[in-house]
Amino acid sequence: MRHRLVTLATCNLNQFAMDFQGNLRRVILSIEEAKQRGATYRVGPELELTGYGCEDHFFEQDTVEHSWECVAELLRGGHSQGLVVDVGLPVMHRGVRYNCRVYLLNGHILLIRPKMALADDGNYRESRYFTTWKRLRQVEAHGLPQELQALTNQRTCPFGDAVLCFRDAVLAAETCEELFTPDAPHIALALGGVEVIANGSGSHHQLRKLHQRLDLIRGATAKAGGVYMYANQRGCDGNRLYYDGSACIAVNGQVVAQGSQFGVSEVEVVSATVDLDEVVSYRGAISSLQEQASRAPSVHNVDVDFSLCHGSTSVVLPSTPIELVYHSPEQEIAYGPACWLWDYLRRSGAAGFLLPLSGGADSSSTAAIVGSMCQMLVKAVQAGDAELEAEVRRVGQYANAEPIASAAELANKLLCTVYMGTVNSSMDTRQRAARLADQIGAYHLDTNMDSAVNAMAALFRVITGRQPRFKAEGGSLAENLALQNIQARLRMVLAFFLAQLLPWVRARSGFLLVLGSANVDEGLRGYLTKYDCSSADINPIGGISKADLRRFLVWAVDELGFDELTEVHRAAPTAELEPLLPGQPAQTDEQDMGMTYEELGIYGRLRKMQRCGPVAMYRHLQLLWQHRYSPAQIADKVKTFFRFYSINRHKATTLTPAYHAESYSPDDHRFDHRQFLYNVRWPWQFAKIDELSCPKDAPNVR
Ligand SMILES: Nc1ncnc2c1ncn2[C@@H]1O[C@H](COP(=O)(O)OP(=O)(O)OC[C@H]2O[C@@H]([n+]3cccc(C(=O)O)c3)[C@H](O)[C@@H]2O)[C@@H](O)[C@H]1O
Ligand SMILES: Nc1ncnc2c1ncn2[C@@H]1O[C@H](COP(=O)(O)OP(=O)(O)OP(=O)(O)O)[C@@H](O)[C@H]1O
Ligand SMILES: NC(=O)CC[C@H](N)C(=O)O
Repeated sequence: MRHRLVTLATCNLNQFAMDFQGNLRRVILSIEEAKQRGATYRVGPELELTGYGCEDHFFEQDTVEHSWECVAELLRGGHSQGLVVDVGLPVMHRGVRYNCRVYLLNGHILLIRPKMALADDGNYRESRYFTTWKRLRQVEAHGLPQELQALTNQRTCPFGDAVLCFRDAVLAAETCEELFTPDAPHIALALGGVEVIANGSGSHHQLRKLHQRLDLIRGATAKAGGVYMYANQRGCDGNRLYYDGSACIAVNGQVVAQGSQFGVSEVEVVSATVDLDEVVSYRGAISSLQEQASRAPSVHNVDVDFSLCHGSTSVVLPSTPIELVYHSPEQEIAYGPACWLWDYLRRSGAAGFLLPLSGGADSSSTAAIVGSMCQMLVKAVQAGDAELEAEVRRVGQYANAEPIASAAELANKLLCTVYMGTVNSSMDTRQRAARLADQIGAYHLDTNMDSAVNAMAALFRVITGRQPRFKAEGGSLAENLALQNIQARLRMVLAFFLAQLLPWVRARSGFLLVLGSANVDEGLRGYLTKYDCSSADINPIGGISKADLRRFLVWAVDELGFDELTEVHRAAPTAELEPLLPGQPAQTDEQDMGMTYEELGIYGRLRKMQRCGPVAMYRHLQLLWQHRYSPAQIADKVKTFFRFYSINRHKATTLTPAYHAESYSPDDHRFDHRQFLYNVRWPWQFAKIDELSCPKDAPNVR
């Protein structure tokens, strides 16, 4: 007897929230490609017809209705002929909204399978819009919308926790978060004899996260055997998140096909031919599995009179295990934010980016990421992606016969950088900015803005009759800060002014998006001027730590070919807002902040990922730093961090929307929900730290 060989297809789709037309088009493209590859089953990402990130649009009945209209188009267009289409959309069943998989075949709706565990951690709010299906192994009849009834000749279809039992294979769903739960459905499904489990996901990128996802997939099928298919969105669907694709197919613990994590093409189909008898054989060799399977409750079958497997005359061969591809964090920084920027740019209607480039590590990293974006685009266009080429031509305003020749030329069209110096700026930073812009190909402006700063100071004198002075000139701390902040804030005003008018100056049309470049640590510590250049339209590095950015700079010298980043990396981070006095060291960030960037990373992780208040953080650090600092020093450090964090938490309410990349992001809008007015003395907590660091009966060593 021949083995049961089946060709299966999954995909990465670049969906866009509420773009039903575009989403449907991409779903259809993936179906067509799956068919071309000989697949009989195709799974797509979670909520692919609406886009995953519709958020409160899910409350609108229109959203559900439009999704059904798209399903009708799939049926009407014959897309489910000869191929099981597993598509994600919201469905209202008996007055309750569920996040569902809908299975189509030969013009019929086979089953609607609702999600049974919702994602609510971190960035996710699924239970705000959806309810879990709680009736294990039960189905009900779902009354189909009129239009679908007419199209399918069905009045109802099964709705609930069921599996599809084909003539020659058993297949079921496990949707995104369900894979991450301790009591994941794949165990019961495998014990119930399901051979193929397909996971349509909407899962976002975070640095160093892919291992977790792939470990879970491999672990699931290594333990219980089976085929696991993973589909995901890829791209920015209108929010801070970047969904990072990585569609894959695993068999009995080994991955046989893996799609890319980052990319600028809209549709990527990943397929494999697998031998289902290998699943039976694998399971048959694990006696404890057999024992548990024999007493597991039966799954609810929906019988389908269709063969998924190739016929006996077919000559296809099964796919073999592959080496998994993981990117380094430096590569993740180069590619993830770059793809996010591209999606944002082309979908925003803007003509490019304007970046205030100081020659420091943060704005230089941001410039390098835009350079990386241009390199990725040109590479994909040169590889023959015609659809992308049309999009690049549109956004870059290429003339008809003009070739898309190089990344640097594209950067010249899409990126304007501007150095906005004052008397406090050094020649070093000015030259670094100019050289880096040149290497990337950006259109660069080098300017001084003392006249604007002096005009504000003069206006202040007219209003108050007083003349503030820098500390170095004998001024108070308040004067010193105000004089720094006015330079920083005027940069923001000038940046937006230039962003609006530079296309006009260059005889191009449209406006530019202002890029911000404050990193995650500065956001956490509040080491930024509220409404200066940290206030921009979007920020590709706002979720990335200084330590990771510095590693990225080193990597990018060779990998992106921007030599000047060596000099950027070598220089100590400095704001250059205070006058340089002979014989005095220049202002440096770490001195100004009263803590190092490395320490900030540690505080950030303890506060958010380990859920530490001040006392718990002190306890952790006492262990971590026991050979480095005395208890009293550690107590001081913890108190300093919490004091500045709470003084500046209000700044998190105005942080520029940034690419989410780091699990300790302080983003107040979607990720890290906390008050923004604190008692910054933390009297109760700090007193406890004092007790721990300097117990009453111990000699006072402070
Ligand atoms: N609880 C609260 N709720 C809401 N708003 C509150 C507030 N407390 C103060 N504020 C507001 O915030 C203001 C204070 O914040 P802000 O104006 O940012 O000023 P501030 O935080 O005092 O100073 C800016 C800090 O950023 C540093 N920095 C370093 C490097 C570069 C740059 C740069 O920008 O290039 C800046 C600079 O050295 C300084 O430490 C107050 O004047 C008030 O308007
Ligand atoms: N001289 C300058 N010219 C243009 N933009 C500047 C200049 N100085 C600061 N900026 C902008 O203001 C932002 C905040 O300035 P800050 O001095 O805090 O730099 P930073 O956060 O350390 O970043 P960087 O490492 O890019 O200097 C910078 O990221 C940059 O976009
Ligand atoms: N949409 C989901 O269910 C996503 C949740 C899941 N924890 C993830 O990050 O992939």
